[in-house]
Amino acid sequence: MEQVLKTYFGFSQFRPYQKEIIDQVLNGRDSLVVMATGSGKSLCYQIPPLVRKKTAVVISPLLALMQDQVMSLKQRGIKAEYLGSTQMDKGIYSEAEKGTFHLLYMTPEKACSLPHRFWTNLLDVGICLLAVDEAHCISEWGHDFRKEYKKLHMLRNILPDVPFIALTATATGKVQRDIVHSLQMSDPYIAIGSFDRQNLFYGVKILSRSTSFVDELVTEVSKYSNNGGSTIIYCTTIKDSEQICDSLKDAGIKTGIYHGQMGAKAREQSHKSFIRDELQVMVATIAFGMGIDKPNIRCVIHYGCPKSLESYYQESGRCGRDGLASICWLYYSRSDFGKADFYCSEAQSESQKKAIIDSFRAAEKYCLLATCRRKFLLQYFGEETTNACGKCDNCTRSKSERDLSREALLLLSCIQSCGDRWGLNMPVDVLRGSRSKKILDNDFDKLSLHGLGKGYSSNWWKALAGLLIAHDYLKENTQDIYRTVSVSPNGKKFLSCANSVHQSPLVLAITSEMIDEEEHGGQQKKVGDLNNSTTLEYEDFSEAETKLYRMLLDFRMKLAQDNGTAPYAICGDETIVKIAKIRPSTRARLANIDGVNQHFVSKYGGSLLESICQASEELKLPLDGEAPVLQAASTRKVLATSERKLVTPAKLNAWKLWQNEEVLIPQIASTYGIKEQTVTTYILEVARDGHEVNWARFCNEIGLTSEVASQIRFAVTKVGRDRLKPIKEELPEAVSYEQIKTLLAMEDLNVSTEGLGWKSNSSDSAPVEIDSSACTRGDRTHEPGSWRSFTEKRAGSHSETNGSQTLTPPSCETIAGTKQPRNDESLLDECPSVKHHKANEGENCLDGLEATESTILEWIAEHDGVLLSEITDHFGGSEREFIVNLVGCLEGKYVIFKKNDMYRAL
Ligand SMILES: Nc1ncnc2c1ncn2[C@@H]1O[C@H](COP(=O)(O)OP(=O)(O)OP(=O)(O)O)[C@@H](O)[C@H]1O
Repeated sequence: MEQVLKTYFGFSQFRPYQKEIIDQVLNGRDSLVVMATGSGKSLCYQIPPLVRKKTAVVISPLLALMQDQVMSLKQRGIKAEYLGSTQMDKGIYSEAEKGTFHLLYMTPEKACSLPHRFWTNLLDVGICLLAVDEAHCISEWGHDFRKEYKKLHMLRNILPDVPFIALTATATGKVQRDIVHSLQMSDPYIAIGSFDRQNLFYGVKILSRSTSFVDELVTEVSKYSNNGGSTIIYCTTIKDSEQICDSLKDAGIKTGIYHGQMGAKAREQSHKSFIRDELQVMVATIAFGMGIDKPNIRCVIHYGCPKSLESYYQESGRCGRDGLASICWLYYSRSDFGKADFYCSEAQSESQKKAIIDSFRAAEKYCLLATCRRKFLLQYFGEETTNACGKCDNCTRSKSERDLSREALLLLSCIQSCGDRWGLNMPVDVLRGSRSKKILDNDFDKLSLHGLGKGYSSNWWKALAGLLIAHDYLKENTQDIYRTVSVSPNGKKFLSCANSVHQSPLVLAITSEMIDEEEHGGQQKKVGDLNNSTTLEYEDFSEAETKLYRMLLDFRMKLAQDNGTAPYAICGDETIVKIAKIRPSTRARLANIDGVNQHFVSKYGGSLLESICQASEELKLPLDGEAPVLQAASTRKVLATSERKLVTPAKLNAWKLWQNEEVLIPQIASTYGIKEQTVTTYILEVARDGHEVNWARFCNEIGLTSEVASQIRFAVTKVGRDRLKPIKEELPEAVSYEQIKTLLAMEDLNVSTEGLGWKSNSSDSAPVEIDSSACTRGDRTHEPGSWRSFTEKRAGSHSETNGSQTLTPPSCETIAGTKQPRNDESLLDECPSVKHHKANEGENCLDGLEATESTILEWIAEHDGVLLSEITDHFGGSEREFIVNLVGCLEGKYVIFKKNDMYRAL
């Protein structure tokens, strides 16, 4: 079995459950497999026919899906075909009944309409398995009921001794029983895996239908498409999908569209282009359906709340099927939640209507959640987890907990005063001081609470209500599609304990929606906020490796085009990542890489090795790098991601700006709209993850001197280092948490204090010594190649790094916060010590106009574009070269920009 796995699929190990299930199938036992999307269910029916050398018939709901699977299997050297209306080769039918194919795909309609003779012929030559994929379609309780699936039991009589295997990613207990019953399975082997897709990051955002939202989408989508990954954007209406598609196309993104009103041909073309990587994004309604089998979808975005949590799980599950880190965003607006009525129109019975409403409400809850999203999803599917995942927006966002007792008191009292019988809109409108007819008619404008909640938006109040429902202070009463809220017994207790001078605190973690409403008035946040804690595999690459990776993607694309197939069918992205890392020099080494199968080696090995060899030489990369690790791909990837879970792209970006581009912490903080302390923490976390940090510069910037360090060490000897608060309490007020965290991190990382210029570890109060060479500037030699322009841009930076431990203030002037004139000599004079610099503050002001970062910036901001010559003329009190450097520095920090030779402030 392992041999077959490696030969045809290139994998060295089975994933959890696969081997056991295959064993059962080979023993002739019926099986029911309920495992997460992308967990590797297909292999459970693809391996047995290769072992037995007989045919497995696979029932699959969609022709397009079958075509994709057949295409991939053929690329692995497996004999596979499908029967269906789009099959052009009429000879396939007779080949099929002769048992020519290992895998024969067909729809349930086709299976039930084939003549008896076909099956008996196949039985004679050898059929070893009947697989029913997407088996939840059998059940009316499933979210995609298809009545043709119900007729499949007919095949039982025709194929009495052939084992059946039913596979699905979403089946509640009820659905599972339905499947077993309907397929007349006797004593089936039941394998129920975890629903947890550990490589997926889940996040939810509030939708704003503004142009900045499109900009945000463009940025998000480009992150993946630049590295060969693609994105699906699911819209709830055709109109939305058309608008989004047009906007993305306008932004230059290769975008396709797929919805139910398109003709079959147009849909097929769109689907084909997407799986062949000719499109970077597919904007679709849910018609872009079940079982999209493209492994390298890196991001699935839902534009609007989905109709059920099951469909959300399925649709979002289409990303990251190859096990690489991928992202699922859901954008919702509160108006989405009023669509229950619309979805109910599909219901054929009262119980179905209830099922639809329940699962729509579950999707709504998912949107409004303030706690771990993965935990909620898993619990919904009956899987208990104890811990929060650390890989969803709620887990990674720094928790904003606060005492909401006053607000809760207002809302609960208002709901009670309104008679506990309205939906949320009424009490919220009362609190916000509305004078609508309904409010006046009910005399609610006379309530003392009327207008007391104007300070928050109505969405904020509704989000608070969601929290109070989740914490059992409010009760939601549902009747049909209508919902009212009332104060629960717990809420009543809370109210009765409160009086005008005292109320018990009610500390709750506020939701992202509340944060958004507070910070942006409900406006969509900027692109920078879209960061998440998923580290994409190729983010680990060096610059040269990234080039090689992209070259390999192009190479695969060309092979796919030449062979009329999709790039992923040639080999998966995860395999390309490994090839770029390992750079094999021989066929044997190539074959040893997980994911490389025999067919691939013999067909493309020669030309691939030649290209790797040539490119590696050009890029100065050694061949036969890292040895491949022979363990299950899924386990390895999950580990790789979770091990680095703290180092999110946001953290890395902050670190890069600070470490490589020498942007100051306050500027990074204002760029990302986060606190300076958060930036410091980010840099420390990245340092702990093994990245280089210029400690001397860092200590200088946060004011960690040898004196402060000694004080911290002394405090640690008294109270230990387990908790920061006791340490802080031992220290003078001026010593910050950041300084404490930094010293502890440095100690943990064994950073030597020698290169910091600290005189000693004793409690001397020596100021930070600055290597004067750190302040030289001007005649910087440019690096060759592509980053020349970058260094040119930064030529004005005052700092030169003489190794990672050299103290290099990014700008002496900024450190001291002074507006003194600068020339090379004065700067050199002033730099050796911050203290010295401060002592001289204000003394050196000359009469002429002197250039400093702030005076230049102020002056540029006053004008609608100035030439460099105008700047140098204006600031006659400073040397030209110095001014040029400062301007370059400001430009490098993105506070000014140059267009048509004119500088303008951003
Ligand atoms: N043992 C394995 N080692 C490495 N990769 C594997 C292994 N088994 C399957 N895969 C890969 O995992 C990915 C998902 O597999 P598969 O398509 O079978 O998932 P699935 O469970 O059928 O998902 P869905 O329910 O969405 O159809 C594929 O790219 C497949 O090649």
